[in-house]
Amino acid sequence: ADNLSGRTGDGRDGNTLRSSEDEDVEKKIFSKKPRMNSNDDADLMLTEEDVDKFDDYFVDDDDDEGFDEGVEVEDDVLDRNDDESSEEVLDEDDLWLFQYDPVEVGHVQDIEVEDGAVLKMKTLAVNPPIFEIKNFLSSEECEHVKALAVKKGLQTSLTVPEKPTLTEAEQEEAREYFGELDQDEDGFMNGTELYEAVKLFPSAQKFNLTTEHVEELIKVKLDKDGDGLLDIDEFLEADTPAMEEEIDKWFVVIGNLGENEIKRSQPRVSEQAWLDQWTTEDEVLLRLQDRVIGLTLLPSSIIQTSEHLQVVRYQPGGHYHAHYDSDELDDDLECSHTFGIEDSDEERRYRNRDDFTQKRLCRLATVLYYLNDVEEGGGTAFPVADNETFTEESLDEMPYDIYDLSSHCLKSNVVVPPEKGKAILWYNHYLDETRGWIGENRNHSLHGGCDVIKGTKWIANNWITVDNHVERQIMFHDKYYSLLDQQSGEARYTFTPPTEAGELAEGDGGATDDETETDEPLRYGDGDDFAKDGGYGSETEDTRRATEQIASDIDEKFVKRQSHVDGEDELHSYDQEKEKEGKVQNVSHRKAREKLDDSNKQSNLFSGPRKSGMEFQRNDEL
Ligand SMILES: O=C(O)CCC(=O)C(=O)O
Ligand SMILES: [Fe+2]
Repeated sequence: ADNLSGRTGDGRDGNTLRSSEDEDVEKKIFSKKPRMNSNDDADLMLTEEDVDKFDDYFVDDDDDEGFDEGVEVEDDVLDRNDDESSEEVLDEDDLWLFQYDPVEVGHVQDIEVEDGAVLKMKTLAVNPPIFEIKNFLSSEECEHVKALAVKKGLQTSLTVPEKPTLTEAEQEEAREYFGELDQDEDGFMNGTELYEAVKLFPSAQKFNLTTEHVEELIKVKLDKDGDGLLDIDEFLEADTPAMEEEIDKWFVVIGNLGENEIKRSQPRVSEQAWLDQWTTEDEVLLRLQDRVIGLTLLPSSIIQTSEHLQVVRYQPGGHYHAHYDSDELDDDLECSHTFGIEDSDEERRYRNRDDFTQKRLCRLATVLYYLNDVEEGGGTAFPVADNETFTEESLDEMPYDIYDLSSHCLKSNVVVPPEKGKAILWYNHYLDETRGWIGENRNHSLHGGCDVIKGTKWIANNWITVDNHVERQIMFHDKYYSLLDQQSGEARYTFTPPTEAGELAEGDGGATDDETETDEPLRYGDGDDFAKDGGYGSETEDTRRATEQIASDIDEKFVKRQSHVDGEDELHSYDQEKEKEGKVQNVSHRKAREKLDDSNKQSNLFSGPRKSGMEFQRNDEL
């Protein structure tokens, strides 16, 4: 249960790997928790920029009293939600939540993602409900999002130390030392140059430390700006006794490991960029947001105030060990996205926004997009999806480390192969049965990215944030919209679906038929074409078929779901109390339902047959 109770959400769980070999060594690696907001999700909700923007807004610096009025939440809203035990279901005119009924694995339902654009959504798992939507993005949109990320600059996942505690004199000394080590005097230190300094460490003398180890050290521990080199500021931060001690220990751990083990030992090996979805005027990003509203049937205010889009790139060996995207419900911790929302201006001023022990990730759902086809590997694994007997306790008795997706990817019950333009949606929480608001965590939503074996893998994460305190979520929306009104509100894109194919192109400045593929505007079919083509991804019928063929080949290879043979599988032999039945609650909200056609209504409202027992076998044979 250690691992689950230690859940700290996306990337912040240091305890993701417990392989039987080298257990001690690995423990040492993972016992190191990042000591500040050093993880890749440091800016998960509010980037520095956002915080500045919001601080300008939250903190009424200029004593302009009217400025904060948008923050006020009507009394009756607060009253209604004061009583936690209230049986009252949320008023549908305020906010509602919705989760699709997965019905059963393989079930397909139509979803209208934009007016006239209907896509197929297939159930991949019931617990948690995982849905696959092919061609959710067009090929051009995928390229566009990748390009935006490259332009923004992708950063590696970092573990950096506390702020330096050097005195002036010590800093001076450190600068001189930096000058000495920087042999080519280019102002940066590479692995070879830093090696001269760290070769004196006790650990370095004990192990046969190479410059590659030092390069790795720079990359994973010291290089904050992600350029692969150490500049003077980064050096100053590292040049503290505490950091030296940490580096020394780190060398002891990696001294005996090969390159692959080093990579495996990292919970996450990837690069990330965050794309602002709040104030962006990028048409693709905004349209994607609208499409997510159409997909999830959640209120637009929730989608629009959710986290920025996180674009992730994995190279061979890149992965993300199994983790939860959302943290355990805990009334003593605030949600990071609504952190400090109720504070007075004065309190807010002094709140430590970087202290993650005060916050938790509150992510109702994840929408993940695959932005390219991966040559080999790189599936998204759900090790315990639909595993009937899985409980927190059974984790301790697992015959292998289910978190370690570098070693055990294919033992996962569900592995979704990457496929350009495909989206998957899953729920990290149940909905609360009485109120229909965000409820308990779904322990089966454990997941991660398997090792990329060949090629590069690009994905993007759309995390949908919901505070379990409704009134805080409402306040957050109010602030967000007031902020937009104050700043770029009028510039915000409003979605108007084109009535005819090609209208968008013309309106956009006259694309002609003979333009090259790269210059073509985003394709947008009208309703009929769209359905025929199967979504946004279809340049031609042929490529679509080819892509589908490849996808189904990969499907066959990776996604194997077989009946469990009694007694053969240790994983299922524990006598566990039954994991909560799928407590997906469909708040039958008028607005949500209006979006669905009649046949969909049927399947979405729990009328479909619910399988009482999905049976599974570990995919050992793969
Ligand atoms: O790479 C994947 O397939 C999964 C990524 C993921 O789980 C995450 O970024 O939180
Ligand atoms: Fe994740």
